[in-house]
Amino acid sequence: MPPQTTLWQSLGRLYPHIKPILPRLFLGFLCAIGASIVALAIPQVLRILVNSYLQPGAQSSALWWATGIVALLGILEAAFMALRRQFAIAPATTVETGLRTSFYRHLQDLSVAFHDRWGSGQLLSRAMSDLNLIRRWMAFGAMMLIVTVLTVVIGVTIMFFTSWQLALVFLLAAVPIIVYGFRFRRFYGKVSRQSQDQAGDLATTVEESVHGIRVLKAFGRSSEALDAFEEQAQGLRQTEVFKANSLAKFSLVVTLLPEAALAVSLVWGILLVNAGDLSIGALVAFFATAAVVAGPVESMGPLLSMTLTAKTAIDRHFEVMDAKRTITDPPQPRRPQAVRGHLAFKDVHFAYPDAAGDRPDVLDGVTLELRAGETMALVGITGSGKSTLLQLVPRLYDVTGGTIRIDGVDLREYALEELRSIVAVAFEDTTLFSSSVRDNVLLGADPANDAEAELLLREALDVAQAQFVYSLPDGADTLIGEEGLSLSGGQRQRIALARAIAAQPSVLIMDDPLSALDVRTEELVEHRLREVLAETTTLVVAHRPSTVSLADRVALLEGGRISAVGTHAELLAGNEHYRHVIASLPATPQDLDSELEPDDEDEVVL
Ligand SMILES: Nc1ncnc2c1ncn2[C@@H]1O[C@H](COP(=O)(O)OP(=O)(O)OP(=O)(O)O)[C@@H](O)[C@H]1O
Repeated sequence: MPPQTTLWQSLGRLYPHIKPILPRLFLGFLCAIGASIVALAIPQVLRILVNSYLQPGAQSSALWWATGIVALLGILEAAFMALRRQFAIAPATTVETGLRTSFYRHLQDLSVAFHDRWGSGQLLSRAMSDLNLIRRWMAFGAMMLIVTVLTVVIGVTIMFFTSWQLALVFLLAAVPIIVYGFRFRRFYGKVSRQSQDQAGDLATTVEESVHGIRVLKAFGRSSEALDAFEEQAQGLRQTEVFKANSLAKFSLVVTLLPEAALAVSLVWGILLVNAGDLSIGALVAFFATAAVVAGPVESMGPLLSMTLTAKTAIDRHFEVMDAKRTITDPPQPRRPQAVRGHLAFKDVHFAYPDAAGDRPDVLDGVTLELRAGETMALVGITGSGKSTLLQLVPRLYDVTGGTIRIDGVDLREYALEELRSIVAVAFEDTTLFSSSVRDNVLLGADPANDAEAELLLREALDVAQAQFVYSLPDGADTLIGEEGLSLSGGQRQRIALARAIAAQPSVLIMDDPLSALDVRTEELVEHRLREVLAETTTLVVAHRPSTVSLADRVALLEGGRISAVGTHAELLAGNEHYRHVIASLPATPQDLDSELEPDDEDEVVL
């Protein structure tokens, strides 16, 4: 349940961001108020015109003067309005871009545990549509709401001075509007929150189904997905219709009551003129002013709703911005001179933040030591916590107990950037970015110049047996689609592996990164890896015997602990559970490539 805030508290949170552009917004506001004052001045010119020109013996030149002044005032009003846009729009977009950038930066800084909890669509809608709403409110809504209120106040004051009796009728009509306005504000805020949250959920659904389009199609579940989407979309539609109806009702009251007041004051005004208590010019000016005030009064409903929607957008934005970074740099990071890569887990405990309190820790006292340069395979039944253990090394999650050290230094004592340059990771589930192969491979590398970058790229692709890259239309510069969808599973894995190698880590963590390769390619990769990364400590989750046999030693994860460590042969001979795990591993690889990738790698389809 998000924290409840008042309108002023929410708007106040935006103040530090608006502060730098306040002078320009103020100039915009002055222009807007100038336009309103000019609009309100036109009826006064009309009053003078009616009272002086429409009198017997009046000079015709007065007509031309008055017409000229009205035309000039009209031009001035238009100029003020154009200037208002000029002053407000550019700075508001600057604030929007600033907010969006800091939002994105914060998302990068937040831990994986945060991202586990939040739907991507909710974050997407906050980053895009909510900030868009805030910008429109800053550049237009906020300013126009103040100008509207001021225009109404000034207009009604002028109407008071023109005829206090007629103005009183208007004020009486305002009382129910104000009462209704307060009720509307509370109610509309809730509906607006509901619709923005529903829009976020809908975005998550679209994102997930686009992402999982192959699964949906393969299982013939597209129409079910469509039905579920339609239901969600209908839910949003109903909320939007409900929202629009309540705004329409509010606008009806806000428009109707002043119109009724106008009708009453028209009759009364004529009676006053007949009685000689009011001049005809004053009556004309009164109604012309009322016509000018009518516009702002009518726009109050939409402006108020815009403000309430912006409040919701601000709340939603700061809900994410207020999420604390749980994995942070230490106050005084350790800067090791040379990293050897000795990796030690000592009594490591870990439980996911959303795990039930009575559930035992996923990792319940893991103790394991990897000598510098050693390759260790991690084996365990499915769900035993192998991936979880791996994710603790680059601090994607922090241990909940115990320590992990590299070269005797607790991971939490390294600066995060330093740690992640020491440790590189290749996951089974490979994410590639919409960019060139080169950029994807060199993502974690830090080459001194172009020549070194080229060398790193070549070597990494070579070790990962990803020479197919050179047969792509633009070689390493070929743009690969979102998540590399246009490549086969095995090709994506090899690029992801090349990325981990190009980072030249001291500690390489691999979560079954070769699962989609055939045995021959896996052997080639392992062989080359041993050559190139002889100095690198490697911890690899193994899901098949071929990977296990290539490791120096194997660690068995059982019941949240390392129950045995030894060579493959030792464990096979002396450990019952190990034999059981190995027997349950597939003897033959998944070999995605043999199905998806042509033998002749020149035939890659992009
Ligand atoms: N993000 C998460 N939030 C909560 N629980 C999780 C999360 N990821 C994994 N788990 C749970 O932690 C346990 C260990 O999962 P993990 O993925 O580490 O196992 P694994 O040994 O790598 O499995 P596999 O061999 O199938 O890949 C499982 O019970 C799983 O349900």
